[in-house]
Amino acid sequence: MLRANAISSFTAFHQPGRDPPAPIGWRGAVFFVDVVRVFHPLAKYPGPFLASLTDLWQVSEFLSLKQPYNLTELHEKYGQFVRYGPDKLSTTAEDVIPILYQKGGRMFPKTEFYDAYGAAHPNVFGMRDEPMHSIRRRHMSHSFSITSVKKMEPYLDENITILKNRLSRYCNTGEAFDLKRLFHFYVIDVLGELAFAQSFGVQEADDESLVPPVVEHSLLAAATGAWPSMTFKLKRWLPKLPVRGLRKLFEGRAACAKLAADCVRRRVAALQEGEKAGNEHRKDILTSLILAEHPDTGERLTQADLETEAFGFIIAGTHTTSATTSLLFYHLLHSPEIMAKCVAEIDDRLQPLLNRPAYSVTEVESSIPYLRQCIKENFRITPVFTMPLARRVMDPQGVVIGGEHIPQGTSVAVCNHAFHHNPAVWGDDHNIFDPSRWDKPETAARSRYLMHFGLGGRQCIGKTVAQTNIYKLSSTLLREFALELVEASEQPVDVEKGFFNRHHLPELVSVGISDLKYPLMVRAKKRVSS
Ligand code: HEM
Repeated sequence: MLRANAISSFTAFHQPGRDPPAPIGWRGAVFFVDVVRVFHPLAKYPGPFLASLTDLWQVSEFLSLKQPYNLTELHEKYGQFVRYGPDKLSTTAEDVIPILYQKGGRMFPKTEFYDAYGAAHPNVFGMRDEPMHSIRRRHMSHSFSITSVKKMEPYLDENITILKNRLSRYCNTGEAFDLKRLFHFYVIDVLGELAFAQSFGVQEADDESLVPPVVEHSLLAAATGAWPSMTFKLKRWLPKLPVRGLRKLFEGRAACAKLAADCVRRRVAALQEGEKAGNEHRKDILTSLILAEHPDTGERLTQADLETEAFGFIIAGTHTTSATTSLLFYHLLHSPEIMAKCVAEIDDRLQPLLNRPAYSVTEVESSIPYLRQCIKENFRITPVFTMPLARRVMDPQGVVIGGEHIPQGTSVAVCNHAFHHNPAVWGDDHNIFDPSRWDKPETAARSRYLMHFGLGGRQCIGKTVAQTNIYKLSSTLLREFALELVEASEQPVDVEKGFFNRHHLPELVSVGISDLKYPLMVRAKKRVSS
């Protein structure tokens, strides 16, 4: 009887993505805890006690900047399912990938978590309406294709030249410098070139204040999205609170939105002027979007659509790529024998650059498999897109994943960091940066389950842009410069644990996107050209 009452009360208040209403009085509180802990359809799944009661647990996890790493530890403790919110399950079961992501679609749409990511209204990243999403995605896909990216390579090369000049100056002075900062500046300028036909000029100015405050927006979005029933209220009310930290996050978001709006205005005006003058326009990603037409109606995107997509490019395309590149170099610098093998491969298989600014993506793709394997291993061991990629189970029958029946309405997610560190999938040496693991046929076969760019219809549209950047940058820099870590004593932090030891993961922080916690201090020498 008690159980029947409890279940009917549960179903009355439980709606996907909503926190239950506050119970009244201690009896109500005890009853509520009983319902959630014992009779809830997800009651059998282990996880932190507070997480089973409220989404606030997940909010605090994001604010700790350790969400993906803590979740990975919870999976180590509890196994392949962890209940991380009242209606939220995280899983590291291998068969979740084809079911939820590769086939996914309407039966497993994105959850309300993503509502927090758009500016004024959803962009392609945050859209939960699958038919709308697929139209928007078709609008965009050509400008992100390898053909388009290859046409834009000269703009990447210009920016690689600026980076190389900077490195050459450090070679001459022997000064130590933060490689992570240089990569960050480079990636921002390149995104400006590719997406908006104009560099943001951060490298030349060497000015941190020109960096779009993407991290602030990402943290705000992750923390407010984690509490879906409150996301819109929080968006409205939090900016009014006189809390400095909060203000900074909202100001960061506003600055990114303003930057996106300015880019759109400037590009639309340039196109109109160009049309009047009969000039050819430069084919950047935003321009393709401005000119794209709805496949059925022929309509073009509105100013607001363009601004929200431009905002998405700045958010999704900068921190992700620069953090990935820094992590790649972190691993290579901490594994000198692997770095040496990459350099030998480049020297052996690629022509000297002579006066060319950088290798082309075609050369890197076809000629240097070992470096590509290192890049893949970096994506596995330290994927940067680490927020839970949450999908709602829509089928009234529920779904079976990892041998467990998961009921309709549940939010199921893979957190890339946790999934890429599941020993059952990747072996007990999952914490070791070992590119040679991809030589083993059974590991190579698992490539298709690597989640660093997501998979299926919602996978990263900027994947080719990001990879092109990473391929060109790593091959060119390793050809021309010998990089080494500065002595531990010169590092800005106490690095006694594992700094020079590849058996430990680096210290990471996450705002939904992971990054090295500390600067990557190195010295560079010019390599004698061969
Ligand atoms: C190393 C760099 C990058 C990584 C690791 C990365 C990772 C990801 C991941 C995992 C997703 C799927 C998210 C989900 O399922 O919820 C995604 C989606 C997306 N990414 Fe990236 N990304 C990177 C670079 C870029 C770049 C350079 C751009 C654009 C300039 C970009 C734009 C997008 C967009 C628009 C989506 C949403 C796609 C959709 O839902 O259709 N990303 N990215």
